[in-house]
Amino acid sequence: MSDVNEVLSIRNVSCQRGEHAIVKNLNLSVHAGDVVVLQGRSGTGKTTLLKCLAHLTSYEGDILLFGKKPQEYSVPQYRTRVLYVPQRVSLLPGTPRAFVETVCKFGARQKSVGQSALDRTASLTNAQNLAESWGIDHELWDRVWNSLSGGEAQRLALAAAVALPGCEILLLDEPTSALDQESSVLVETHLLELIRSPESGLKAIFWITHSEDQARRVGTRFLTFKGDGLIVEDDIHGEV
Ligand SMILES: Nc1ncnc2c1ncn2[C@@H]1O[C@H](COP(=O)(O)OP(=O)(O)OP(=O)(O)O)[C@@H](O)[C@H]1O
Repeated sequence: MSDVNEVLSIRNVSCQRGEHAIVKNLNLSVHAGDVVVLQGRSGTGKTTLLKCLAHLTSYEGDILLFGKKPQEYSVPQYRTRVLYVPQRVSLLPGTPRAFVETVCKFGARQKSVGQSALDRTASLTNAQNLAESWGIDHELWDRVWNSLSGGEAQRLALAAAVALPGCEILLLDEPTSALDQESSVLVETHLLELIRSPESGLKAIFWITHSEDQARRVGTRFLTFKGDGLIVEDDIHGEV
């Protein structure tokens, strides 16, 4: 029987690198409001799973957004709806402003997320205002990514992702690892407000963190990566 509240369905997903299983037979049903925290030792496959979810790397099995495969949306449009925010954004080409404009143009080809030039300007203004509330000056939007500090780049990338129209699932790879505690909490608070708001289009977040405290503050569900492709969902945080 189909689950009408299901946003993302992960069915028998496996991912292999050479002889090495990174993700083995993962099944997960994600619902609106879920903040799925991913934890586990370095190299156990957390980033790889996010890349599978964003259709950025090859995998076996099915990942369905509202019951449909990425190809049914077209992959570039799917990636604007299931948006991966990388850990090292400083490796991106160009400027944060150009990044927002490019992603908006992908969304423009999607009928349900029509994007006029006016909408694109509004998206950028929203992103700039949000980033400003996190302590980022407007002039940083025109600097190339690799000239920004790690914390500046993280806040710009997050503000851009959140302000983009059509983003339904955010895939966050250690999104506050370069931020001080005060900035981290500001970012967390905003993202949690957004996911709880009925007006927001954001339905679910996957959030990699190495901080136990952050996991407890933001998570509603908890996946622990054990190694060798084994991923376990804890019933309550810390209790498998
Ligand atoms: N393109 C690739 N080719 C070969 N091996 C890869 C590739 N990408 C990742 N791996 C390997 O897959 C394993 C999982 O990497 P991944 O980056 O997903 O781990 P992680 O849990 O996110 O680690 P960290 O916490 O250090 O960020 C690692 O052993 C990594 O070296």
